[in-house]
Amino acid sequence: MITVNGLSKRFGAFPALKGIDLDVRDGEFLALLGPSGSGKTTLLRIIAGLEFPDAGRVEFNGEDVTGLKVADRKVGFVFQHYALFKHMTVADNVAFGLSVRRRGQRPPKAQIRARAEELLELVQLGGLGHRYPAQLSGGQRQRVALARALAVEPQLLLLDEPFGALDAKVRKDLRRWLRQLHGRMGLTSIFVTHDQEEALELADRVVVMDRGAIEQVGTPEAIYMAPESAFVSDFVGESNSLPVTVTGGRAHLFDRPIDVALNGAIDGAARLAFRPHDVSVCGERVGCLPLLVTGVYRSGGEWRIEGEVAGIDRTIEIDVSAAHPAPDIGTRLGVRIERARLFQTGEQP
Ligand SMILES: Nc1ncnc2c1ncn2[C@@H]1O[C@H](COP(=O)(O)OP(=O)(O)OP(=O)(O)O)[C@@H](O)[C@H]1O
Repeated sequence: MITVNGLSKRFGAFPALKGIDLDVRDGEFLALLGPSGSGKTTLLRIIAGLEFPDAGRVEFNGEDVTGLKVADRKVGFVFQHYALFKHMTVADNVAFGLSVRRRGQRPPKAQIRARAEELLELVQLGGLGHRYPAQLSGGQRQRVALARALAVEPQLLLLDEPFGALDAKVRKDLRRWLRQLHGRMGLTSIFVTHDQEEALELADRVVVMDRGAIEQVGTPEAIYMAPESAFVSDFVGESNSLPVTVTGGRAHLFDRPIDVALNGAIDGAARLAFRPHDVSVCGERVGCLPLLVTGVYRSGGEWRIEGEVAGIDRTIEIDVSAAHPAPDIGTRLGVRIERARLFQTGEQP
């Protein structure tokens, strides 16, 4: 539905976007995920028509919209800070987009009122149309903002950290509800977040961005289970990282060979990345990584163990079942890395 090609944008000398290519499918819920300053909002604003690129193009259904202004793109927006009009009732806020349409395109007043009431029902705020924004909770206000965005029947819904200002519980409820609404209404939605949990839970596909470029696009499973770069591996989910050397087609952690798929890495320095739960405890046998326990924490049904890898000055975190007694601080454990990924760092050995 949306095609973005070779999009670049500078602010002064600063390259905020560097040649972005992206396809968004019809009906898709897409997350733009990345650290602060990675260019997520800039990309969203260019897709919306609130900002214009220096190079590249944006197409909606095959039509070039790169030069079109926001009003001509049929997009709905929801931003982090509820930009509701304080002096207007909730119903008037929802009706706003329709009531400011040019004469000729503007529905009759009664129809606008009915549509606002219908949308308030949809976001589960039926009967609250007469209130003012100040008389609502944060979560309710954000739902009003959504109803307002949907009032103009957008072909595309754009959300910029829509739940950023809400507390964790409300945030979770609201995003599940949004996911259902998205499906029910057959919307295509793009949302910006720096919260990986939110992106992984909500999106059909996640676009991971770093410094103005796309690092990886994929399903949440692919992003989490098969990160394609050290950046994605570090940014999404918890990850340990150990310096290794690849020689003769095998990875070595200080002289010991370790069994791990090479991922295309050639001889030289590399980083071994693995999740805390991708290890097993294996005693003192050969092939096990010696770990000195420096901290033990309960995390759900597991022990999160923090330890120093003997021989190198590195701390890692591993999860072991709380069915076993917790190891004491100062004891030594053997650890086998069951699943890991290797990323070439480009340095020579
Ligand atoms: N209007 C502007 N003028 C100058 N620099 C800007 C402007 N808008 C954005 N930038 C810069 O471009 C970079 C990308 O900003 P952008 O808002 O797209 O990042 P982001 O990934 O959405 O970050 P955040 O999560 O903090 O919102 C940042 O370094 C920002 O300072």
